[in-house]
Amino acid sequence: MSKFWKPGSERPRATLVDDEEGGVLFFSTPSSEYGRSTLERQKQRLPVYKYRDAILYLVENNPTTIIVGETGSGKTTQIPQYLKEAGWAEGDRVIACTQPRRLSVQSVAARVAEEMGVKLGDEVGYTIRFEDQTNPGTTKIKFLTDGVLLREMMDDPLLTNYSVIMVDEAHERSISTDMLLGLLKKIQRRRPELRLIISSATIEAKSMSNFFQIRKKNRRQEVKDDPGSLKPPAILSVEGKGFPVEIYYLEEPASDYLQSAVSTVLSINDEEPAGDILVFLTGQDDIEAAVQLLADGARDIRGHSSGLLVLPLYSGLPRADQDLVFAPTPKGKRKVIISTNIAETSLTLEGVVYVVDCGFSKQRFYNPISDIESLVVAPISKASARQRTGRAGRVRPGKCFRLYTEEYFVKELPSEGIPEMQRSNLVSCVIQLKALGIDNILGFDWLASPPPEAMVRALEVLYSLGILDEDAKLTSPTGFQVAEIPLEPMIAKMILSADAFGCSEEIITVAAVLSVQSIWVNIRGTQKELDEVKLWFAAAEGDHVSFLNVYKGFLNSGKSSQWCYKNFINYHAMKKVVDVREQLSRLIKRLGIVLKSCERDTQTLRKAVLAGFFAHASCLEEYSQNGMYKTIRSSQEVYIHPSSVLFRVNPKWVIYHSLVSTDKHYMRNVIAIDPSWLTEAAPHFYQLRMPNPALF
Ligand SMILES: Nc1ncnc2c1ncn2[C@@H]1O[C@H](COP(=O)(O)OP(=O)(O)OP(=O)(O)O)[C@@H](O)[C@H]1O
Repeated sequence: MSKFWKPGSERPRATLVDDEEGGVLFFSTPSSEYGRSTLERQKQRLPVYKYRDAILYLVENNPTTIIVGETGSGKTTQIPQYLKEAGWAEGDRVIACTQPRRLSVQSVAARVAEEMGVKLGDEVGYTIRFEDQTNPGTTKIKFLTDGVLLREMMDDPLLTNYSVIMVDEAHERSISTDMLLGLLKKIQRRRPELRLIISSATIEAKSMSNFFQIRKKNRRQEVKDDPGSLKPPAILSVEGKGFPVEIYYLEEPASDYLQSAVSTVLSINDEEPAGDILVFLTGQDDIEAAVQLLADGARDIRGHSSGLLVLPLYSGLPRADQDLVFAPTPKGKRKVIISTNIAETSLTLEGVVYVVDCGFSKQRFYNPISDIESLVVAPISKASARQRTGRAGRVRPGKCFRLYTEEYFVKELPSEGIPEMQRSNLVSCVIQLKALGIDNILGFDWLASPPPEAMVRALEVLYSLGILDEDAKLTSPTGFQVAEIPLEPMIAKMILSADAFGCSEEIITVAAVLSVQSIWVNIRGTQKELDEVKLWFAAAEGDHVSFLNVYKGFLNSGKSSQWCYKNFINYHAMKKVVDVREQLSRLIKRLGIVLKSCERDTQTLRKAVLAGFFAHASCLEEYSQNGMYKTIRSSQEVYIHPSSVLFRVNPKWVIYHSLVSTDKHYMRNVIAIDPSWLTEAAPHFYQLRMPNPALF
């Protein structure tokens, strides 16, 4: 085993939050007694239980309450129940609790339904994009992603359904959380009876509190405590923790975190008592590699398996495979869950005793100058490390093995991550705010302002798509219609344009496929077979047309899982495609678009794709030996991704859906086009950049 050591004092502790203006409530709790097993008893021994009355009192008397409490102290699962018991869901009122991630929405809702002894989807429900498990007549506690709550604002700008909105895991600072906080602050001014709870284990309560006290009058003037300004939030620090978690650090830095994670898992298996292991790595590639290495390494010299049940967990994994991590561990086995940071917050994986934290995650970084969004493996923050540790110690004591030194943790890791708002493409964010009537986006009440360059870039894209007019207002009807479609604005524009091209039947299939992560099953060691299978479906025009072939094959097979298995196609992803397509077809009918087929006229189809994605055009470099393209917009070097059916085909002109950066910038989901279509579709955009495409 790599050499670990356990510092004498280090254990994550909730900090006492002090705030002169907001009024501190500080309670200390004696250590709890554990051992009784009914759900009711489990609930009562959670640290938050002792604060039940205090929480209800604060919520009753303050528009906003900030609650900071250790991971596992019961914030997410208990507070909504307390509120319901206290009458906040009486009549037709609903209590909302937002999460940044879909997986936690689903799992926390299931847990709360179980604790309340009700069927999920009735009194307790959840909504994530394209999946609604609520009943408008009976749902009283609703878990939802912060993105879904933002969408709900489009139909009900004051969120009048909700009596209390709990924004959980606010420290994650997703774009949607940041937008939500600014908007909720605005709503509170119009709906003083609305109650907000902001909660997290690792939030900087002081700056959050300041945000809720300051009323932004205009861009230059901030007003504190002016008449009618907001009452300062109450801050509650929930003291006490679940079960102890011992933290171990490496004595020496690891040169390869993947190898180090694998050997740590094997050593835990050899040396530590029973208990499942949760390993944090950075992404699907790492995770699949670790799964393979563990499968190879977890055999003894006679080739017998060591009893490890190794399960991957990442957002692109089919739902059924994700569910496996929640299933009870079979007798005599030890589950090893290898996950991205989707398991970092709010999740309770019952059998987990050991956490292995590699200290990195994949983070998005957007460069508004080159317009390239890269997924970069970067060090996590201290807050993330604490969240990861907090996945142990929830139902029994645990251990956390950090694959870095204590000195590195203390000196190198930043206390908090950079808010997503400050490192992302803002196109979707701008359109959503515009749709909610926020015209002056730079002057919006941001928790942390987004970079002006990214904002300008987003405005430019939306203007070129005809979604914003010269006054940066949503155009009618296009802008408003695009805002209604819960997909990237470019996909939404593609769908709307398909109406004029008479190919909406095909385009919504393409849009549905693009909205799932991958329809292919990419298992290590089967790349050759997958490539061969792809050839059967491949269309010379590119990936989007190939998707239609796969979709047709799936329907012709009677939506057979066997057919998918044979063809390396992800059955669950295809079921999702069918479901999303159905929802899109209902949505566009509502927008007045009649479903029409172009009978696979691939030129028409590609022109409709281009109507949304004309800004993503690239041209193959004339003398390039290695398939190098340059983007038209910013002359960036890019290459066709190996997963594309056009990989190595290298047509002269292409349109791509998105760029991913690893060793190079790769274009994913690519179609071949004729350059004259660019000036035809977007003369305003291409006149200056490309005076005469016929010359190319
Ligand atoms: N699915 C589950 N199975 C078993 N116990 C659970 C489950 N979900 C929650 N619990 C128990 O309830 C406790 C509180 O969980 P909860 O998610 O409410 O805590 P939290 O304070 O919101 O933590 P975090 O900040 O990590 O999200 C857990 O520590 C665990 O003991």
